[in-house]
Amino acid sequence: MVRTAVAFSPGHISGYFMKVAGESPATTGSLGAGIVIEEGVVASASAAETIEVVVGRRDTEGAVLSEASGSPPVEYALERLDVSARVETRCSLPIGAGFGLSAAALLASITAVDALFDLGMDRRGIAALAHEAEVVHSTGLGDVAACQGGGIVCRTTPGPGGEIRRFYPEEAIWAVSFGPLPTPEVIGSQAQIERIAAAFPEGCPSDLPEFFRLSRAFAGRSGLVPPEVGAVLAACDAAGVRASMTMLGRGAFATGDGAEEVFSRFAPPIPLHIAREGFRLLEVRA
Ligand SMILES: Nc1ncnc2c1ncn2[C@@H]1O[C@H](COP(=O)(O)OP(=O)(O)O)[C@@H](O)[C@H]1O
Ligand SMILES: CC(C)(COP(=O)(O)O)[C@@H](O)C(=O)O
Repeated sequence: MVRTAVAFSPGHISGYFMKVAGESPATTGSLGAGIVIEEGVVASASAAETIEVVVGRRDTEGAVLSEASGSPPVEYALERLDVSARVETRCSLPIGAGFGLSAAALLASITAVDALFDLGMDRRGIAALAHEAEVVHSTGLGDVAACQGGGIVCRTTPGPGGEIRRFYPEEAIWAVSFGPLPTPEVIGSQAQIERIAAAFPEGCPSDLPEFFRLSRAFAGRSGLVPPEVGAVLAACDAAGVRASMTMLGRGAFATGDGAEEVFSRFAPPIPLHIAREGFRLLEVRA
């Protein structure tokens, strides 16, 4: 049997964010608030002749939905570590749809490779490299910082070493997705970044209703809501359901009575759970 290290990282839905451009990837990132979700990425790493990344999506019963080869940010991280490994990532949520799966794939992959080759990295080092890969590939700004722990997260300074407040509600979260919204196109556009900054709310939410209120106000002002998501949010508003847009994906998330029913009028509702913990090693099989 091939020695294999397996690691997990939760995903992250941003409710609102604002880009902070620094001089290097380490000082570049975002401020904002979001939900760390238990539905993330499992990465399995084993030694190989060359770097190879296989990206799999399975449904909650384990049936294969898609399998593709290659992940530029994960390959970047493996090259930076100068390791030759085959990494298989597995998730159930749609990729590129605002569930922070690029960050989750990076954190899980680097954690697995660190254990596989006994690189002796600490959590800070793993997060720093994952964040660097996100910024270099424009796949995320604040998701790595968030996925170091669980809960509802408010990030008040940028980067994985930034200040983060967390609280841990028990409520169920629902999501609907209509597909991806390319993160690089949004965070690479100066006009979009300025409009997003103008929509950014001050302060941190102290409870779940306030998090939804701030996220919904941000979504409305951000200019980012596509028509199909706008229709879902309007139906939620009419039904008194707390909801907002998954940043950055063509989808919405919601909580409370009526959330599942309103979402089901548009697309199959996806049940999500607020994570209690951040990324971690699961096992090393000899
Ligand atoms: N599960 C995964 N495994 C490996 N790479 C991934 C995974 N999810 C996303 N990525 C990488 O990140 C890119 C998408 O980034 P982004 O649009 O930020 O996605 P997300 O919104 O899911 O974080 C993909 O093209 C792929 O290179
Ligand atoms: C919103 C986003 C810039 C991208 O998130 P995703 O599309 O999930 O990678 C996130 O990283 C953030 O800084 O809050």
